[in-house]
Amino acid sequence: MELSYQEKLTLIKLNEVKKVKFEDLVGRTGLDQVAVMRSLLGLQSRGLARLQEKSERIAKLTETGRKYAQIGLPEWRALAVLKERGKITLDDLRSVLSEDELKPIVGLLRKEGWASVGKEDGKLVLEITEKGMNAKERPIDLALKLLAERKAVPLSEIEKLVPAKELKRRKIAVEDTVTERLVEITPAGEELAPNIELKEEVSTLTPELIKSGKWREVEFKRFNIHAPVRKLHPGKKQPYRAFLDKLRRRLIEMGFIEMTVDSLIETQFWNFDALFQPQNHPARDWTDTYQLKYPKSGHLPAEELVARVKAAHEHGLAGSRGWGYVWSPKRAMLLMPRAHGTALDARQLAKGVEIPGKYFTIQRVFRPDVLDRTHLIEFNQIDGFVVGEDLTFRHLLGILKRFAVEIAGAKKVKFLPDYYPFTEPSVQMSAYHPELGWVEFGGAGIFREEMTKALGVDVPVIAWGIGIDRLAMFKLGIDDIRYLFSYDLRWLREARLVW
Ligand SMILES: N[C@@H](Cc1ccccc1)C(=O)O
Repeated sequence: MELSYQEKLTLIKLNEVKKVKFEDLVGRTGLDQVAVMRSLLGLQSRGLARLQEKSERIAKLTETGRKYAQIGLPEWRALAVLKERGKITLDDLRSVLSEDELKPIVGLLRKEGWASVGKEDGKLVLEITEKGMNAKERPIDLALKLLAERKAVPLSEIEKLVPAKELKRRKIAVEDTVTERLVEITPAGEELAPNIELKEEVSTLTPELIKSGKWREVEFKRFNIHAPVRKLHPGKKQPYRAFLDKLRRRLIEMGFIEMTVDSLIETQFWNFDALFQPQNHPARDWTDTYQLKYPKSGHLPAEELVARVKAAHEHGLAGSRGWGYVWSPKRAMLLMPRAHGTALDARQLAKGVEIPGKYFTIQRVFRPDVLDRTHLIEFNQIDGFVVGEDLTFRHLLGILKRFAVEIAGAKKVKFLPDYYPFTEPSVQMSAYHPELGWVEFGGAGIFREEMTKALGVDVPVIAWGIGIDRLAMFKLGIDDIRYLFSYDLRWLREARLVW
């Protein structure tokens, strides 16, 4: 039978006295009340001790009663004056009695037979009697003493002296109920107690304990990790922020290089043109975008690069015939809030990449849309690409599946053929959300050679763009995308930390 240190101690102390008041047992163990009570309940459930509660009616002194215990009952104080002077008027008692005590005093003295009452010159006169001269301690005096000595006296004991009603009437004492807890050892407890070995209990394993070998002798305090504790709300990262940070770390651990940029504003050149997306072409409508009102235009990159992109658009590259129109540098210079993270892929490819290499970026992007539980006009994308000699579409699908399953925790994923001006083939990805059904979370494909060659890269580049907010919904277990940016304190405090 596994007993805790406190239970053992309680049982040993109880065995010394067999039957004891709870409070006394607490004193004997030197533990606190709560610990002893917990131990007793434990011992009781194992049949080693019994805890009984007994309610009892008691009498206890009132404030007035306590005063009487100190300075004497009014009748005794009056008698003292009478004894001194033999004959007095009520006025003579004012020095020893309060106004309240004065009123009933004549009746009291007469009832005891300590004084006779008469009238002289129309005034009430009290004269001490024989009985008054030899006044002795009465039951009520004994009761008062008893009550003063002990805080609470069982009613049954007090009533042997004076009816409780009488004490109440004289405002000396009141009745109350107290619960007494009695503890008793059982025969099983008595049998076990002498065999208990009480080892010193420690809660911290120190270097000293290890070095001295004393750890062998001590008992380690056991902790109840299921015990309820107070809720704490320490400062912590906003749940979505925490999710993004962890995602970033994961990708870096996987060997991806992070692409960063300072501004949220992009030229159309990097958002569209560098991605071989034709100007003034229906294909540009694959997504709606915002435009910057002021300033309207930015700068184009190095002339040579612009010339290659222009050539790819106008008459093609790498065996392609291009889009066959006159490419406008003015249009390419227009500024816009970045509409997709893929713009950073283009920037990186133009800057130069390691081959083989893996790159990613987490970007805030902007697109006009109708807000609802799966759409925001301002959202986050995680874009990435892998560049290498022998990469194929299969590699791409493998990577994407890993993203959806490992990072988002989606159980079911599906790929559908799609169209993007900058990839061929292109694919769209959806994951199954228990409440929302199939949720599209991104696009991917192999960058077209018209794009990569113009930017100076000659090997295959597989790329993807994922609406990370939507994946976060899966991971954080929410069914409304707007909740990611909610101020709801309860959610902020209690949202599960992921990974
Ligand atoms: N940029 C595309 C996704 C994408 C990225 C890379 C390749 C193909 C598609 C989007 O925002 O929807």
